[in-house]
Amino acid sequence: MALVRVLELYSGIGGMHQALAESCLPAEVIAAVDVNTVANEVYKHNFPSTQLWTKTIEGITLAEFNRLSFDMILMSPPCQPFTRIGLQGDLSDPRTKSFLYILDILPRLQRLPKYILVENVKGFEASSARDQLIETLEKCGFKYQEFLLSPTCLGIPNSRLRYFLIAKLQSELFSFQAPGQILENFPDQKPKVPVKHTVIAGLEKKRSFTPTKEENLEPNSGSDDGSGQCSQKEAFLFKLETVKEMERKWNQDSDFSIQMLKDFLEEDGEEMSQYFLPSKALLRYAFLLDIVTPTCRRSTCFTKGYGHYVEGTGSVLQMAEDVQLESVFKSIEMLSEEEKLMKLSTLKLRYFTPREIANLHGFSPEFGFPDKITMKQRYRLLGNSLNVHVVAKLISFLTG
Ligand SMILES: C[S@@+](CC[C@H](N)C(=O)[O-])C[C@H]1O[C@@H](n2cnc3c(N)ncnc32)[C@H](O)[C@@H]1O
Repeated sequence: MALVRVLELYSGIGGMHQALAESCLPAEVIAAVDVNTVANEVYKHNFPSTQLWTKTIEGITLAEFNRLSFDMILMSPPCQPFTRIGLQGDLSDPRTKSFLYILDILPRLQRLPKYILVENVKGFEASSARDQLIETLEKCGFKYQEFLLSPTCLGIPNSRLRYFLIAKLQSELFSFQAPGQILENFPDQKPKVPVKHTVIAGLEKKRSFTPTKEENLEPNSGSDDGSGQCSQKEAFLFKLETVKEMERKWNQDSDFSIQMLKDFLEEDGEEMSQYFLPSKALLRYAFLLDIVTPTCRRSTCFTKGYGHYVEGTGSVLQMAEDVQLESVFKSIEMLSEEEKLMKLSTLKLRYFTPREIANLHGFSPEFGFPDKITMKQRYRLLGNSLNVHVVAKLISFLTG
């Protein structure tokens, strides 16, 4: 069987390339394209034999696309125009221009690719850019399926809810196709049965409890109503957390279908000291941190500001597992700065290392960064990347 010729657009550090390798599809990335020279250094380091174009996608001519003669497009267009936190510029955002250019080129190609996979943030599904994508795919004769998936559905303790579309040039539907629906599970998975066994000592026990939507695990999601405010009924316990939030976290940590974080962590050693939260950050942001321990089965989405901005960019690890959060945070506001710091330091809070985030994202152990790539750049690139296992599984569904 001839190798599937893959064009990787917006290639970043090569999450799609990794996923393709993991899917075991006989395939070859014939070209990868990204404007970001730092991301490209990392891509080259890991995939030295792949042709990598450092240029804008809208700078590639129709003739150049035709010459590549590809069978598959894998792409993660910029997500800022569609994030709920951003301004949601959608079609009017200049960062959408290259994606619209691809949609314009697609019907004009000499030979249409057989397969397309698109990844973007949650929010893309409600955008005009998505409507244009669907219109173009239908016009060209593709059958498609949309998804909203997070690595948690593969048992990975990390929330990263993302939009995916897979499209195939064929006359029949996919065997699992659900027209008009966005699937929130893989086609071979049953929806999870709601966990009912809530309870944290001393908290209200009788409420019937349905797990909060994954969406609420995303950074900056705030309270369940999305307003960032807590209702009167939802008084803070300690550390600005409500009963509902504590219950949700407790339920997630009791979900044995999800692995523990410790399976993804590096060994503790001296070099870990560089990842400990500085005093200033501890004092200023302690109440807003999402704190997890190695035995937790959850972490929030790691974004590009992780390790640099503290609030809402991803969970931090509490290495002193025997220290109770409640004992540290209860009445802490009454203490002097010095005393506060002493109490907070007992938690031994550190950032996840870039390697650990790469592990949670499913990058292989061989994946690495060139030495000259700074810590800030590593976090930034990983925050822009994707979960390899989720994409690998989608590629298998697409081509299976
Ligand atoms: C969401 S990230 C994709 C990350 C990638 N999938 C990975 O695994 O790292 C979007 C990427 O698109 C690149 N990009 C944005 N606009 C571009 C354009 N007009 N042409 C080429 N690359 C572009 C950015 O540099 C960034 O690396």
